[in-house]
Amino acid sequence: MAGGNAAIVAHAIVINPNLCIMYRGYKAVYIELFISKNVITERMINLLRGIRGATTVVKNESTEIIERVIELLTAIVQANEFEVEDIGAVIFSSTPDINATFPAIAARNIGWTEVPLFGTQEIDSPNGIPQCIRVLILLNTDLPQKEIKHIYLREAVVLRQDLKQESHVSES
Ligand SMILES: O=C(O)C(=O)C[C@]1(C(=O)O)C=C[C@@H](O)C=C1
Repeated sequence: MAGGNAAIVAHAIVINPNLCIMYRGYKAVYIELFISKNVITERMINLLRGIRGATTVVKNESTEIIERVIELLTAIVQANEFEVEDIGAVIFSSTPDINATFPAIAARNIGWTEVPLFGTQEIDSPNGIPQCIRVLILLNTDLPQKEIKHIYLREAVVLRQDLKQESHVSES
């Protein structure tokens, strides 16, 4: 390895003689070192973060579920300002009293067609709130964890009152 790269290596995890990952703050840089060909390439890799959100519906009806999920996803995107291309995957859960449709359909309706989507049923806890749809967006981002804005709308605002809320949509 050339002497000029000594400072880089000091902050790097060396995977093998031709590959290391360097951290600059929250950003990771994937570095390939093709020493024999005298080529060094860098490619930025962002860290994976999770963005949480939740909302509720009044009725177990497909139209309302889709509308509420679109409202939630739109609010999350606005608050966190990311591109669809940076989404790794999205996981939805619905409480057992909501089965009229799949929340994933709402994500596709707003153009998240290439994003891996998954839906599951939330634990039927006696302490939970009814008719609730939760989301976890796995996002490649250079934002530190504390700057991620989690969004809870409608009756779901009660779920994480310890978090700062960006917005509150009242039940209508
Ligand atoms: O954040 C929520 O949606 C919650 O209901 C809170 C909480 C938690 O205790 O962290 C509880 C249950 C859910 O599966 C996810 C998270």
